[in-house]
Amino acid sequence: MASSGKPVVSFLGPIASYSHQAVRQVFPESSWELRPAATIDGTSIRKNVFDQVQFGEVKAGVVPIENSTNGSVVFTLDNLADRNGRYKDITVDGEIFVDVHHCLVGHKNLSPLLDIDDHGDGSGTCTPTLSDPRPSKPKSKPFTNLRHIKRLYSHPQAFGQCNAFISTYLKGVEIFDVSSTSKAAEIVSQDTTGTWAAISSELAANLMEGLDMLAKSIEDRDDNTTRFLIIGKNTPVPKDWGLVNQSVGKASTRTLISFTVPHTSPGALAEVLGGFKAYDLNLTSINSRPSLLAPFQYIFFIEFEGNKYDDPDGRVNGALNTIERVAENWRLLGSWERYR
Ligand SMILES: O=C(O)C(=O)C[C@]1(C(=O)O)C=C[C@@H](O)C=C1
Repeated sequence: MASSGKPVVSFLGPIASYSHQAVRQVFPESSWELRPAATIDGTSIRKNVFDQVQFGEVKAGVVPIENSTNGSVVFTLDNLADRNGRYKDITVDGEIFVDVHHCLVGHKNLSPLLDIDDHGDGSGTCTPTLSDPRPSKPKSKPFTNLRHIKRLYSHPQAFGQCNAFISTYLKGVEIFDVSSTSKAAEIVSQDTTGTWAAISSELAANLMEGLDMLAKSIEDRDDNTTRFLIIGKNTPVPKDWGLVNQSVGKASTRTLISFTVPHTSPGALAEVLGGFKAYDLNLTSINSRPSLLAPFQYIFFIEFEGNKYDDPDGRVNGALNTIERVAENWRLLGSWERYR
């Protein structure tokens, strides 16, 4: 509880990160305090959203889980995997979707020697790399010449969502991973060389003093979307008011579990999956992270349609009983309503 008396929800800061935008979509500031945290990973004790929720400093937290272009957010999966039992009380209580449109921000090139029409490499073609042998063409062009840019700051997820733009217009620029896109904008706003740029939201770009907009909509795909999880301790969360007010999407439900299977028992993983088929439950995602107990052993995550606590025909509990029988360890991370 904050001094304001309102419950606190924390998110990856500084303000104007996409996580902040996710929080604002669902948690009204009239009844919640929205508090930025430094990281979502385990490197910064008590400044991380998971720690703050587990140790009761905040009532809820919002963390990115996956992006439609670049896939899973491994920091969040690693915290949900909870290898050391640090986050034993944390549950997933809801989800939020945010349309992600990135900007390139920095300082305009003031050198008169450079041709204003020459955007970056001048050819408008992207360089094939090992990780992206057939890069797609970028959707947008920079507003100005980018030849002066020497450093590019952002969150690693954002780099992975802007491959075509980076490989076309920012070839050879040194990449710096930082804790969030808004942190990147903050760092670049303090640059005195004029040669640094950041990938961030438009909100962050407008909020930080002295930044020029160098390009907009630089993400590879128009439908670039990040899904966030609301974490708590079975915390009742506000509904996704934006969507509910527009009467979009009837509520459906999701459940997320994590589990390990005995490594030496052939067919154990198939048997867990078979439980979902037997009870006619639709799986919506499967992920894994190394268990770190032995090389190439994994903690699995399965998300599926259905709610453990609202299960009139017993299908969800039937499948969970199969897991109870077959898995070595398992954990119900949460069941929640979704509006989409
Ligand atoms: O850096 C931010 O602004 C965040 O909120 C983190 C994050 C992520 O980890 O996926 C969220 C949305 C975007 O996909 C890029 C970065």
